[in-house]
Amino acid sequence: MRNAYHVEHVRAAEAALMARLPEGTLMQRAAAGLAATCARLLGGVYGRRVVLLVGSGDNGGDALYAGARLARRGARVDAILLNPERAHAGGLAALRAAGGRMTGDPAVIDAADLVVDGITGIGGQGGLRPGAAELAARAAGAQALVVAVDVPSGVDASTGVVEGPAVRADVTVTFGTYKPGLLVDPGASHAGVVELVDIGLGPYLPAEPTVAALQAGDVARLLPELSAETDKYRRGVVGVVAGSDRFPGAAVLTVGGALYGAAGYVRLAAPRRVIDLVLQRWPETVCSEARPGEAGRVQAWVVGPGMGTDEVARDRLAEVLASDVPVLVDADGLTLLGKYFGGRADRSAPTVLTPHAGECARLLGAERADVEARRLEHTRQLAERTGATVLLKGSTTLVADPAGAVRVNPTGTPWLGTAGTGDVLSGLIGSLLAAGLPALDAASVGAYLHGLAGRLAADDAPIAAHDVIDHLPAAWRSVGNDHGPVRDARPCL
Ligand SMILES: NC(=O)C1=CN([C@@H]2O[C@H](COP(=O)(O)OP(=O)(O)OC[C@H]3O[C@@H](n4cnc5c(N)ncnc54)[C@H](O)[C@@H]3O)[C@@H](O)[C@H]2O)[C@@H](O)CC1
Ligand SMILES: [K+]
Repeated sequence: MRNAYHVEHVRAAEAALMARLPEGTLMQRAAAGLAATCARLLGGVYGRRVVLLVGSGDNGGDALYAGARLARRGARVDAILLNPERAHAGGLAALRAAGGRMTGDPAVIDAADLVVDGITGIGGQGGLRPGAAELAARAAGAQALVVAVDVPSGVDASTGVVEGPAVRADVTVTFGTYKPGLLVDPGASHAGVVELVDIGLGPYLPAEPTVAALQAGDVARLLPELSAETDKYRRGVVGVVAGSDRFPGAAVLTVGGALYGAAGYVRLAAPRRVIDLVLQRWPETVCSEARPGEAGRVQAWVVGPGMGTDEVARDRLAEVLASDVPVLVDADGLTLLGKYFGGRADRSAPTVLTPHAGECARLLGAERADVEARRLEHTRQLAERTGATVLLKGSTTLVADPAGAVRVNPTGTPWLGTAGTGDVLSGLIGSLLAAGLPALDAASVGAYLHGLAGRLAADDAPIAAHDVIDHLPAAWRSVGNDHGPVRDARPCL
């Protein structure tokens, strides 16, 4: 698990650790890690040109001490101080002693091999002020690699919100722990590759992170355990209510995602024309024209993709919501939820909602652009308001549960932004719910596998939704299964 903490937790942990260490120890640890990354990126230090952008807080202090280390190894280091009277005194002295120079001339940026962004870190507030913004823009236009210290300046470390100009880094060297703003967009896309330098904060951070990102090993541990005795019934049945005469294809994609999830079989409740189309592609589907409540027992429902928003669809959603099993609501189901059910899911069993930014905005009565700018806040808000686990699709997919846990998905590719991929995701997550995964795990594991399948399918070229389905088995395989291989009870003779 990659854990990220809100700034208030980082500050509290730093204070507790600092109280036990000689003054300046943490900054030296940070600067050593930062300098080591810069040296590695430069492929050698002697004779390289390094420019430090130095704000007046400790973030600038880190940059100055790291610059001093590089200067001692023969780099030519120029520091541009945003506020010369308030720059970190110890860092300045160290840089001077190592032969570094202070300059007021931003033209040094144009000739630099590497720019170190030490303008603001976890103390930054809002978008960069004009002087800092000009330097960031100049760095972005230069050839130099840009390395952000702790957080790209202008990115809110706790939320990933970017209000106004901000640094775009190639690499961010962060200290002690990841910050949510490095994992959640739009901040994440300003951070580049994130490297964590351990400064010893671990024991002082709370057990529950503000935001967590699953890694392959976590997914492997969370996937359902199969044994030789496992049969289709024990693996669970996922019910799908999707498709309509107008949008039959949505059912094909949702069923496809569900078949490659973990459920033992997929039961589709849909109109005849939808069933015929689904059976052509997926003959293994168990289909019924009956209403969902009469279609047979399932362990989880997926409801919504392409089902329409008329009264027949509303009644189907009502039946599914009245069941006592986990339900995933997507697409048209979300529109119906807002229109007829007050946007709430008052159920005893878990509910998962999978909106994109526009659907999330509609359910919250907010603006779409605002949801995209403040993804973390709005995902949390929708989970609180609906009592459901909410997966907000888009760049850096987020999953929040009503109790406050949040996960951010580290896989995915912009190529997944194509029609029908959301239907595949719904089916996949529904299938994981049917196999018994708790809602937060089902949604975040589903997002991880879906994003990975998308990457494997795309390989830097456009894809269609069915390509994602085709690559789901490869995504599962690449994650592995922590419970060991599933062996046949009888030896092959
Ligand atoms: N506290 C600690 O134990 C450690 C802190 N470290 C560093 O210290 C940083 C935090 O230092 P600070 O608390 O001094 O805060 P920062 O240095 O992150 O930022 C505060 C400074 O930025 C200016 N500023 C704020 N918003 C701005 C904006 N929008 N545009 C331009 N300037 C703006 C403020 O006027 C202030 O001078 C961390 O991010 C990390 O880099 C590291 O040295 C590791 C140890
Ligand atoms: K910074």
